[in-house]
Amino acid sequence: MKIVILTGAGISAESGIATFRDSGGLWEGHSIEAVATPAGYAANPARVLDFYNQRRAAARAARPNPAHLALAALQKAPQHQVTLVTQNVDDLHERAGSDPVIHMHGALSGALCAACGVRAPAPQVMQPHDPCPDCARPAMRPDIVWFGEIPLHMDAIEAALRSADLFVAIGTSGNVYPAAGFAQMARWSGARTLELNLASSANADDFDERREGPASVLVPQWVA
Ligand SMILES: CC(C)NC(=O)[C@H](Cc1c[nH]c2ccccc12)NC(=O)[C@H](CCCC/N=C(/NCCC(=O)O)S[C@H]1O[C@H](COP(=O)(O)OP(=O)(O)OC[C@H]2O[C@@H](n3cnc4c(N)ncnc43)[C@H](O)[C@@H]2O)[C@@H](O)[C@H]1O)NC(=O)OCc1ccccc1
Repeated sequence: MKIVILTGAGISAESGIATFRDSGGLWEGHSIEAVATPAGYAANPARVLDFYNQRRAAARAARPNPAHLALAALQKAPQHQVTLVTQNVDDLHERAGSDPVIHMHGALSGALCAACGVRAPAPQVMQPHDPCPDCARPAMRPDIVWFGEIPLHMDAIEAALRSADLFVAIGTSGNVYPAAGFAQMARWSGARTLELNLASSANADDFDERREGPASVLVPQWVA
C-alpha cells in the first residue's frame, strides 16, 4: 500500500519537546512574528538564534518515543511504500531509524547562508554573523522555514499525495498551511484519510477516520 504520513509537534510531545499551541506551548513563550519570520530575524537575529539554540538543546536531550519507533518499523515493511513527511524540526524520526524523512519546515541540524544559499550542518550554538563556509559572508541562519517562506520538498510531497492509497496525520493541529491542506489533497486523489491525535484538529472533517489518544499508544496500535 502507498502510505503518506504527516507528523506534527504532537508526536514529539511525549519525548518532552513542547508543542506550539498546547498550554505552555512554544508560542506562549514567544510571538510567532518575533522568532519565526524573516522580519523577526532581521529585527533581532540574536533573539531568534537564541530561540533555536534552546530548541536544538531540547531536541538533543530528548529521546524517540514508541510512536517514532513504530513508524520506523512500518517504513521497513516490504509490503508498504511509506512517505514520511514531518513539520517538526527535531531529529527524533531519524534517531528512531526512519529514513528518509522529509522535513518540509527544515531542521535544527541545518544552517543556511542567506547570502549565497549554501547549506551546512548547524553548530550546537549559532551566533549572529557566523561566517558562511563557502562565501565567507556573515549570513548563516537556521535552515528553518519561517512563516511567509516556501516550504521545502513540495514537489515530492505533492507527487506522493497524488498517488497515495492512505494518508495519515499524527499529532498535528491542522492550523498551518500548506501542511493542513494535505489531507484534502490526498482525498481528492482517492486516498483514505486517518487522523491519530490527542484532540480533534482544525481540519478534522477532512478525515474518513479519527482516533483520539496519545501518539505513543495510538501509533504502535495502528501499525501492529
Ligand atoms: C498560522 C497560519 C494561519 N499561517 C500559515 O499557515 C502561513 C500563511 C498561510 C499560507 N497559506 C495559508 C492559507 C490560509 C491561512 C494562512 C496561510 N503559512 C506559511 O507561512 C507557510 C510556512 C509555514 C511554516 C512555518 N514554520 C513552521 N515551523 C518551523 C519553525 C519552527 O518550528 O520554529 S510552522 C510550525 O507550526 C506548526 C505547528 O503545528 P503542529 O505541529 O500541528 O503543532 P501544534 O502545537 O499546533 O499542535 C499539536 C497537536 O498535537 C496534538 N497532541 C499534543 N500532544 C499529543 C500526543 N501526546 N499525542 C498525539 N497528539 C498530541 C494536539 O492535540 C495538537 O492537535 C507546524 O507546522 C510547525 O512546523 N508558507 C507558505 O504558505 O508559503 C507560501 C506557499 C505555500 C505553498 C506552496 C508554495 C508557497
